[in-house]
Amino acid sequence: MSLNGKVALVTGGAQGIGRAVVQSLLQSSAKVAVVDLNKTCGEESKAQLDAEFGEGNCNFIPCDVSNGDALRDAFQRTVEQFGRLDIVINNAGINNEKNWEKTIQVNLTSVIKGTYLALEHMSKEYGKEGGTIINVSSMAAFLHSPHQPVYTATKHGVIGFTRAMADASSQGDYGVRINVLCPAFVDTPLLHSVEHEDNMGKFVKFKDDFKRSMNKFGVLQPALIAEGMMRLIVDSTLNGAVMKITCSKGIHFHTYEPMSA
Ligand SMILES: NC(=O)C1=CN([C@@H]2O[C@H](COP(=O)(O)OP(=O)(O)OC[C@H]3O[C@@H](n4cnc5c(N)ncnc54)[C@H](O)[C@@H]3O)[C@@H](O)[C@H]2O)C=CC1
Ligand SMILES: CCCCCC(=O)/C=C/C=C\C/C=C\C/C=C\CCCC(=O)O
Repeated sequence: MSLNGKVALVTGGAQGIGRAVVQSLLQSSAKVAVVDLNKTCGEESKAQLDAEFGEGNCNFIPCDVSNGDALRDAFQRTVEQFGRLDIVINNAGINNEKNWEKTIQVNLTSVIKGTYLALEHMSKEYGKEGGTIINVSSMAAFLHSPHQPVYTATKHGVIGFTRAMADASSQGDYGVRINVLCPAFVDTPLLHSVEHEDNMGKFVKFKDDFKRSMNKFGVLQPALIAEGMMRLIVDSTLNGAVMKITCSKGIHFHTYEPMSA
């Protein structure tokens, strides 16, 4: 699939799932802005991607997505550098039950802000050409993660917000498709946060249960999540879709009962 001429912005793109998605976007000839808090990782990642895909295709923008002004600047810089914006992946996320207010800020509030900023740059409402937004939730939104109540709540919130905005987009003719992706466990640095009291707070005592759950359900590779993401990006029929990715069923979609009075 070619995304030649398209420009993408990926939050949390310096490592893990975001890094794999950036790689797939570059392989498809898109230009990509990597927006991430981690400067070391972001700069290392950009150097590797420049070596593989050539300079000028990828830009690293250091930014804490929970800082609204910084996030707004990151969108502005992307458009200034690459001239347009077509694809926004709101992927940055943390697992912190101890500082749970921060978890809400990063996992939910920043996804909402990222979606609104994406619309300012892509929606026909603002005289733009349209585009696509993908917000990253988790299978924790369906199966609950008993040792991560606030993380689970944020991931529920991401699905509710995304589906409501997808309806707003189709009813308001924004020309922007808005979908959500829910992976099960993925082999990234985030999974190691389960070991630490600083992240898990009082739930750290359940870390062995958590690991048993990972052993039971299996752990996915980031490349499969990137494959799902690319399907959401290119399939022009999808809006308000909830893609799930698990070891047992691979890439599939959640189905909802039709609305009735
Ligand atoms: N790894 C897993 O098992 C699963 C992860 N997810 C979700 O996928 C998304 C990506 O997670 P992973 O790649 O696993 O995590 P990760 O920890 O490997 O990577 C997350 C990236 O986001 C960046 N980041 C964190 N806070 C930030 C902030 N305030 N501003 C800017 N960047 C920030 C980090 O620096 C890092 O580069 C998250 O939303 C996570 O909740 C969903 C389901 C399963
Ligand atoms: C350390 C925190 C990392 C949190 C990562 C995350 O979001 C993972 C959540 C995953 C799932 C929630 C819990 C259990 C279910 C896992 C997989 C179910 C798959 C069911 C199936 O059909 O195979």
